[in-house]
Amino acid sequence: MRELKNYRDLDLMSHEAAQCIREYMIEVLRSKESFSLILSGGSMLQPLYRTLFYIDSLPWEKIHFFITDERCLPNENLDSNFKNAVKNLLKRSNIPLQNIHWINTEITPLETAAREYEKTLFHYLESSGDSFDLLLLSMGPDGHVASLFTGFTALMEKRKLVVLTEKSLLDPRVQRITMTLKALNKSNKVIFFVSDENCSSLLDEIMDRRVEDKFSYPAEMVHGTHNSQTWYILRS
Ligand SMILES: O=C1O[C@H](COP(=O)(O)O)[C@@H](O)[C@H](O)[C@H]1O
Repeated sequence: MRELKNYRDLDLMSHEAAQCIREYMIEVLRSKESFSLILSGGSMLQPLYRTLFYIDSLPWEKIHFFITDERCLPNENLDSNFKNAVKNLLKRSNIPLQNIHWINTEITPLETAAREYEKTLFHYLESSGDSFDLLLLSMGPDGHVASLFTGFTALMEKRKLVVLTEKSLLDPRVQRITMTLKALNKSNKVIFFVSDENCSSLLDEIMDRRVEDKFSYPAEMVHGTHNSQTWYILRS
């Protein structure tokens, strides 16, 4: 199932998505002690992170944050997905440091960095009924999500939760460490936050696809545990 929400204004789209996330968190936290939120990188989600940052009524100390993927650059690099998430959201003072789970790309070899993050995910999943609560995704102009690109072996991975990829064909053209489809699809709710600016025909193609059709893009392969996606789309 795919739910579509179209907007002409990024502020409004960020505000409404943030409110929807807040309500969902409060509902989930009625029946459990912690909430897991997986953050993607890229430019599109940053306004949503900035909007969430200002919601004081969120139960910040109960939220566990994870990163979908990381570019293998020094941790302080401006293109680091984690660094941007810190700048716009995770710098809030009432988030306990032990609730922030990130990918340390300064660990060598990089395969070990990927394995360390996979262990972190395993550990959390063991105590959370084998699922994450919410996954926030953006989509690249080629239909990639996290660092899962069409044609790359990472997209085909069936067993591991985290893998090291070959160098990306999009900037920054470095290796990435990414959650796999297996890991992303353990999410109970999947929200896409995208703009049609660089990918309007791709978006139309995806939106026109019927459920029984064959999927072509990584973005279409993330359906979560309930086989549904909610798309917030900024229309130009
Ligand atoms: O490279 C990446 O790209 C996607 C999409 O980013 P956007 O800039 O087009 O919004 C992002 O979600 C992913 O985490 C990142 O590593």
